Amino acid sequence: MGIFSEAPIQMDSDDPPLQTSFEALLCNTQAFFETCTAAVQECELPVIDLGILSHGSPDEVRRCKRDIALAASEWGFFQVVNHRIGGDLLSRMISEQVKAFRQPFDKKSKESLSDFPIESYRWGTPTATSLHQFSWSEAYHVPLSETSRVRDTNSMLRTTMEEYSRVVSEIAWVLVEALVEDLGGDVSYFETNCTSKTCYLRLNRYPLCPISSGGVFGLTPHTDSDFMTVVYQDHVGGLQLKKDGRWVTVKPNPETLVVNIGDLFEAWSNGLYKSVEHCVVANPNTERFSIAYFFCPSYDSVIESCTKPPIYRKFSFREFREKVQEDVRKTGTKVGLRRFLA
Ligand SMILES: O=C(O)CCC(=O)C(=O)O
Ligand SMILES: [Fe+2]
Repeated sequence: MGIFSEAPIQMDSDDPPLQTSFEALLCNTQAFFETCTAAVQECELPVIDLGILSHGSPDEVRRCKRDIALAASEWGFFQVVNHRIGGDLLSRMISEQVKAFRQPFDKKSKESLSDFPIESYRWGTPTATSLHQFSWSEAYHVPLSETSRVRDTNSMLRTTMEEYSRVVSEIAWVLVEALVEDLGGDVSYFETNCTSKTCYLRLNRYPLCPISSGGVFGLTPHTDSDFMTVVYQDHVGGLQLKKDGRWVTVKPNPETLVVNIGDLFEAWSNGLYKSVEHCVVANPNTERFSIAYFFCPSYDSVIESCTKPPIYRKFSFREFREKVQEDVRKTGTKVGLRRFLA
């Protein structure tokens, strides 16, 4: 039997040529299907009720903040409920996102989406040298400093992205403050270095993947190069994270947002909050959408551990990104924080 589904699946002309790239990498890749199909358990992430932070008693608020810090150190991942992003805003954002992807591939890859930088549109993994490094997905990775430059012709996309980012950033701030406070740190460092213009919004689309054996990544295992990521995922599922050395799958719940700690918070907290490896597994039956908000500092910001002795030496965000990009270019793989051990 071939590796592609026997019933020919009509790949959309809007889809990037993922299958062609996949086939080109197939001959370089040994033992791909043997290593990627292990059964994975489903997990329920810790749940944080954000409503408590605004309406709870002082005791409840204290306990909720402690729970956030515990989840960040034990899991590196948690989900939030009562997050105040209205269903209406979410459905408008998703509908604009779907429209942005429902365009001919040629247009998406050759013309910028309104006025976003042309390199905002990404698909597959251009640096992959084997299938283990290949992501079956497409994305718009937009610096939020750029949203206000979007042309009027697509103003619904611009205004919706701005509105969505504003609300998600408020959520991110509440969580960052709780995490900083629990460590006895100084939130003014974040206020100085992280602004609405230093963050990113990534619209992800995972087209259905007709590889009959499964085991293909929608997004390969990685940690995020930011302080914190807030993800909205639809009902399809496929997000997995590493817990105690094993991959577990996150049960999708469109009512919640999934939050994860990034590399910079791990360094800043001196290893207390964990930047955990995660990935998305491609789906053979249906496409999947998600939206990731990356809470980042400006490039010149210096990240330094808030306690001593530090596990990681201090570094600028620019230096961190350049090292990550250099490693990915040379080897196809991010090394990340291990490059910055003290
Ligand atoms: O699509 C998802 O659920 C996760 C996305 C993600 O990990 C990322 O964009 O860094
Ligand atoms: Fe991620």
